[in-house]
Amino acid sequence: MMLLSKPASQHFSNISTFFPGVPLIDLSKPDSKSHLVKACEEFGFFKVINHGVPIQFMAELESEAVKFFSLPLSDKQKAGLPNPFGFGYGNNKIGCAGDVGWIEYLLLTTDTHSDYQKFASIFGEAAEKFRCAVNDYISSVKKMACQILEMLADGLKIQPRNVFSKLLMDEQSDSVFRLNHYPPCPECEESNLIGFGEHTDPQIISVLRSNNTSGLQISLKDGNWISIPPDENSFFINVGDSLQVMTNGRFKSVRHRVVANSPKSRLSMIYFGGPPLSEKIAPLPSLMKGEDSLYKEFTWFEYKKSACNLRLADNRLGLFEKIAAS
Ligand SMILES: C=C1C[C@]23C[C@@]1(O)CC[C@H]2[C@@]12CC[C@H](O)[C@@](C)(C(=O)O1)[C@H]2[C@@H]3C(=O)O
Ligand SMILES: O=C(O)CCC(=O)C(=O)O
Ligand SMILES: [Fe+2]
Repeated sequence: MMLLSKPASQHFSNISTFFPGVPLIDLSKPDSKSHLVKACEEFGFFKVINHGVPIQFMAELESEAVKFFSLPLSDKQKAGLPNPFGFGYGNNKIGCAGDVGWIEYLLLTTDTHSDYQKFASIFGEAAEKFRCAVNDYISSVKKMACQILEMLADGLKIQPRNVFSKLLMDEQSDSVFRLNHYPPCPECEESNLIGFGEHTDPQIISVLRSNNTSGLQISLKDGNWISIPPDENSFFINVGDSLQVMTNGRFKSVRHRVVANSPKSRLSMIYFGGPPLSEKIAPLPSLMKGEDSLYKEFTWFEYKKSACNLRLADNRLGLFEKIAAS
């Protein structure tokens, strides 16, 4: 893999003095709704426990992912190159605007039936096992994502409570699933190697699970970066750009990145819950209380199309803000 050095503008030593810790939400507790709202307002990021996703689904998919990334490069490349609307295997390159990282990954749609032929060309007879592991995991994580979105609607006191979750449940929902592998790089421990450059996730909500290797960092409002201790039995939730818009900026999509200078390999699996391509993304009238929308109206397809020409770190919502960001 190509070695990437630290861009001059990134400072890895910044530590926030007033960081109280990542909000921890226990999904089994009825009083979690208000904590969820607070976490989405303050950080756009939190960790969930008692999530209801069977540990066995997490372990099985991890084992399938390890098998996939251990295949010879030529086999992995049978998946084809990834594109913003579909399946593919990527190595070093992220998106279509020239971003690079110390990473290899598999991008999947959440409709594993339509990708079946591609699984078969990579895995042969083992394709069905891989597909089942992906399916079990996605179904369970999607259920949890919908539960969180419904608790958020309750916490915001808006109705119907499926106002966000129905977008993920829609048959046409443009949700994505991703397996990321950050190979170990013992010799570059001091070099602050970028695994996945800083960005916000575009969708409504992202559900991230990784193995016990560190690397994930989030940016706080003061611009400082915080390292998130890994926890293979829990999930980390990111507010995405679409949820920021639907709440008229009340919830913040969190800027995050992965540094990969670890002697251990990092494996992450992320479900990105998105709306149908034709969906208009706009603040919910019930949340506006007389205030103006901060955003021009756009469809999810328009957002995705415009994002193709932008770099990972760019503010993709900037194009749709009524008052241009300074
Ligand atoms: C540069 C890009 C890669 C990305 C699509 C984008 O245009 C902007 C955001 C990137 C991101 C981040 C979250 C997910 O990992 C992802 C699949 C997504 O929907 O948006 C990636 C896209 C990608 O890797 O292609
Ligand atoms: O791999 C990770 O832990 C995070 C990756 C990420 O932010 C993404 O795939 O959008
Ligand atoms: Fe991300």
